Amino acid sequence: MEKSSFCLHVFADADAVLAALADYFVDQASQAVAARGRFAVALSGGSSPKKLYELLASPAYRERVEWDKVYFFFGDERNVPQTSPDSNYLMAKKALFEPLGIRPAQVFAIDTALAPAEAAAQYGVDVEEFFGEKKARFDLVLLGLGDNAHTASLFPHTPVLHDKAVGVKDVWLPVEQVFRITFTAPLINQARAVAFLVYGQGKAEAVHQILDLPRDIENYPAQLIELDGKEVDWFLDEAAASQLKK
Ligand SMILES: O=C1O[C@H](COP(=O)(O)O)[C@@H](O)[C@H](O)[C@H]1O
Repeated sequence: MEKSSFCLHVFADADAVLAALADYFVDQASQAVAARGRFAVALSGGSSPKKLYELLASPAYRERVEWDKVYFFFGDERNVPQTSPDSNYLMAKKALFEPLGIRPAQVFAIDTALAPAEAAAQYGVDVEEFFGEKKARFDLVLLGLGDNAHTASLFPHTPVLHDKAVGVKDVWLPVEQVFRITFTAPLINQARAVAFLVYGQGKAEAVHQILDLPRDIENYPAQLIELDGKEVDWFLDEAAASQLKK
């Protein structure tokens, strides 16, 4: 299969990027529900997506998605209790699930009460069981980009970058001295759609490294993300896009 490249969606500021990505989310959800009766999305964490989730839960968007047909997973998680302010699950719960009254059965959180390797293995089973006989293809994987060019929890110089298995892995980050849990790149790459949300000047160098420089996944792990026969969508503000080659 032919590997695709990327499609840039660049907007003046963060608010415009968020509105465009929220509209994209609505479109992806309605296409998936029309085709398969449900929408399976993997969320990202960190600071950037919180505003997106709040926007999706706002009056302008809440009627535009059949929320009872949406199933939420997490592309990565910090190895912290689900009550920790660092938990990606807690952030999404507060910004999205609670305001929209999402049923617990629609939310698949990573069980961080388990040891990291066990939590990753269990989440891999949760993903497999959700898709059953079918290939584990998320309708949409939302991703962010760290200023060190990581995405999900695919960090520079970590063994998971070379993992060829479709699944979920624990990752030890030696600099931070913490574990995380992450989708592998092959699991992300078999999604039907992948969208990066990146805004702010602080991300400009990483965006340039990923999209302009030759492949070097050890240093720029987000370069691992590519879809078969389809473009990866990048939603950027002008600041984040400012170092891209013209
Ligand atoms: O650690 C994480 O960071 C990245 C980027 O997050 P941001 O705060 O810089 O927007 C995110 O994609 C990932 O899910 C998260 O765990």
